[in-house]
Amino acid sequence: MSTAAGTLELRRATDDDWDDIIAADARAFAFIHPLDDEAQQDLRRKVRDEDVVVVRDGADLVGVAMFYRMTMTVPGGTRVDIPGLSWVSVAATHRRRGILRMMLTEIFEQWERENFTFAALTASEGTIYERFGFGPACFEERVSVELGRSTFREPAPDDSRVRFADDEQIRTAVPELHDRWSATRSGALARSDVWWQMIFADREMLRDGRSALHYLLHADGYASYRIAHRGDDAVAEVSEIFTVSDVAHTDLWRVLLGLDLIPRVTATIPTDDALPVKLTDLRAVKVEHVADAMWLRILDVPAALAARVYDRDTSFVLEVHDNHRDAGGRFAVDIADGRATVTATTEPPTITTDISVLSSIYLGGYRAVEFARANRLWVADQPTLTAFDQAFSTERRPFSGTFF
Ligand SMILES: CC(=O)SCCNC(=O)CCNC(=O)[C@H](O)C(C)(C)COP(=O)(O)OP(=O)(O)OC[C@H]1O[C@@H](n2cnc3c(N)ncnc32)[C@H](O)[C@@H]1OP(=O)(O)O
Repeated sequence: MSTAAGTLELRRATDDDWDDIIAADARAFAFIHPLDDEAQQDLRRKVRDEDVVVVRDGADLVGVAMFYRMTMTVPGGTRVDIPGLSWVSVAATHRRRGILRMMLTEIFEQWERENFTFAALTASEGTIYERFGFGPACFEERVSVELGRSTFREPAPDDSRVRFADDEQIRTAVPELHDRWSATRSGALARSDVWWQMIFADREMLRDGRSALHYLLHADGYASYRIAHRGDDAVAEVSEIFTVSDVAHTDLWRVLLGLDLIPRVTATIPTDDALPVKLTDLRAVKVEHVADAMWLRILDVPAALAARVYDRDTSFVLEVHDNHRDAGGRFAVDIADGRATVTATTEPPTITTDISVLSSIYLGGYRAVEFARANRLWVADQPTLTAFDQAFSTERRPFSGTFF
């Protein structure tokens, strides 16, 4: 194939490409060491070669992009199959000549052939993916909790209701608890057996000098954490905490914040996590940063709008602009009993926006009013905006829970 970038070959990966893929991604993502053999095998088990696109310039591998096949929960609890774009890189020698765009065009065509309603990714930078119709949709907070200041408002129960788990208990209980959690939260990504095998393998490479994972089990949730030594201090780094009840959330955090000889606990939590309001000193929970954890791209507007439930009934004519693909159009949307009926229309729009903005609002991570204030969502009048905003709002903020 000849392009502005020269004579390039774009094709699906085969066995022979993988050594070069690993080397190219290690350079592009500034790793100190490329993935070791075990980590490479884990990656290859999670992705099919037919879902990996490579670009070669002669013998040199200069581009790679791939996607995982995942399942995401939308508001109301329906789970949808979703491709999760990952490991995208272009060699530093070949950047800004259209190779990313070439690879994404190929991958979008595949997604459209396979009738996916959405696609998702986690972004390395905030300015790359909006042009392809993705919008930031799930956020997370990186927090650090100082232990001396963190007293719970509620008295401790006689029994902590939490136990450390052995390998067998972990392998049986944790996937089931995660699955229960992921059914309850919009944006949540469910995990296949292959993902669990990789997590439970707890590879030395991913420990990065820290301890193995410790697991805490509760009837309605679990937490895993590592111990790291930072200067003179030991820190407990919570790898994940997923709960399906407020009691389990309090019980698990009470144990984590009661780890002796450890002055600080760090964790990544949803932006509406109740931990600070459960403590007597809200400043004990320091937010170190807020990150756009998952970006969403609606590929089929009518299917996406019909998949979720809404908090308020309303009707509007929605015009969606899609400058990258052909998913836009004008749609009459009628929400009754929390469900949307969507039909193509030529009526004048009452709401106009971009596909990336609709994708950002869809899971409830952003409110429509925020985009209206930024002139990125146009509405015919205030009552239309209020009703649209309330319809799309969700009680809990979305949380994907899995980095990919
Ligand atoms: C889902 C994930 O995997 S996220 C990880 C992305 N990968 C990385 O961050 C690794 C390091 N970076 C890279 O490998 C490359 O710089 C990439 C993949 C980000 C970009 O690849 P390139 O081949 O240079 O991009 P390409 O030339 O096709 O550019 C496509 C468009 O994106 C824009 N773009 C590309 N990179 C960036 C960037 N870092 N910031 C802002 N815009 C960018 C280009 O300007 C171009 O815009 P236009 O077509 O609207 O004019």
